[in-house]
Amino acid sequence: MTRVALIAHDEKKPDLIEFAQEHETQLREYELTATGTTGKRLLEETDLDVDRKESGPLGGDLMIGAEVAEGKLDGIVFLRDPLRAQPHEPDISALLRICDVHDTALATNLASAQFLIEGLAE
Ligand SMILES: O=C(CO)COP(=O)(O)O
Repeated sequence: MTRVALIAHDEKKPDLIEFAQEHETQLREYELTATGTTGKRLLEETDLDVDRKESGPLGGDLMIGAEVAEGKLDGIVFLRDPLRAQPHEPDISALLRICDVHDTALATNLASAQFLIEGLAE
């Protein structure tokens, strides 16, 4: 089954939730994982089933990166906050890097997230 990770920084969580609600039918076809707080909000605010990792600052990005390294993920939507520094910036960079190492589809804004979700369906 196609596996997708959904992640958003705090300022971008409303965008991700809205995106997930709009694409709920499509996303239900995928096995979903998410960082802790993003996952909690997805469970509360959509009807999607989501496997939750640790919160990003506590290692969640690295847990998702490990799944990329193991070839367990087909795509990642990661809505980063481009206007604020994050305390766990090294973890974020590690996740982006490992996606490039393994050529795993990664969308970091809504426009590309749309392509990713539609592309994985094909
Ligand atoms: O910080 C994050 C990604 O770097 C997201 O973590 P949360 O979903 O736990 O807020």
